[in-house]
Amino acid sequence: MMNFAVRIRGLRVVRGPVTVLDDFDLDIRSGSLTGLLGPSGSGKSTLMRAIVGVQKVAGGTVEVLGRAAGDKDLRDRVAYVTQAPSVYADLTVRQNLRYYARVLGAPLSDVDRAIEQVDLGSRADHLVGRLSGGQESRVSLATALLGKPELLVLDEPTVGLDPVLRVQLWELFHRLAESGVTLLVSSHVMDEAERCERLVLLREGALLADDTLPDLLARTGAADAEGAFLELVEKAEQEASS
Ligand SMILES: Nc1ncnc2c1ncn2[C@@H]1O[C@H](COP(=O)(O)OP(=O)(O)OP(=O)(O)O)[C@@H](O)[C@H]1O
Repeated sequence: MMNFAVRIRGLRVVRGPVTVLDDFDLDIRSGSLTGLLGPSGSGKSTLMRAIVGVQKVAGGTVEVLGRAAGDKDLRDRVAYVTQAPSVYADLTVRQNLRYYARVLGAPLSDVDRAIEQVDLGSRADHLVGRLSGGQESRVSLATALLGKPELLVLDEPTVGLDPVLRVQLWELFHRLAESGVTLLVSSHVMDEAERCERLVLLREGALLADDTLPDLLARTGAADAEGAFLELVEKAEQEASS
């Protein structure tokens, strides 16, 4: 039997005057690395917020690790990293992580492991306020690696990183998935899609595709993820106007 870390049925989210998601369904297999892709404003962050249980929803169900999204039992089983770094500028990298480890009840021995995983060993005792933007966002990511989260929800974790670091982080995501962690990683950079096992493509809150890259390419006849996305957008527009 296939296990799903996330099961969404009929989700509806309204933010201000905008219906961001409507009658939205999605399943995410346990231990998979899923890329959530789509243009700016397509609803990626809103979907992630609904999964981690911080988004007010107007309808439908979001089940995470067998519980309702946001259930208190999920507090240390689900980790969420937003686009805005959520660490203290006036503490060092290590002090931030020790603080979060205490809050999460994670062992302090996790701190150095998480710092190494995001390649910040040489900056461990530097104040976060003096780091570059990419380094600061990696401190935020390291907080999500404390403890043993079963689901990692990462909103654009590779923005502002150089190509070498991006590759290293994707390797880390793959290792985590191989160890059984489920990862949902958003990006609006299509070439990052090629690194995911499964691609969820969003456009204006609608699910354009939920497929592996080879299946997506076969289905659209496109040469890469970007071409496939454009192909699907065109098809959706033709269907809408016919
Ligand atoms: N706080 C808010 N109040 C009202 N509308 C909002 C709010 N946040 C987002 N929206 C709207 O919801 C829609 C989806 O936004 P969302 O942030 O989920 O998109 P996204 O795909 O994550 O975009 P990006 O890649 O730019 O982060 C957009 O139309 C946006 O204008």
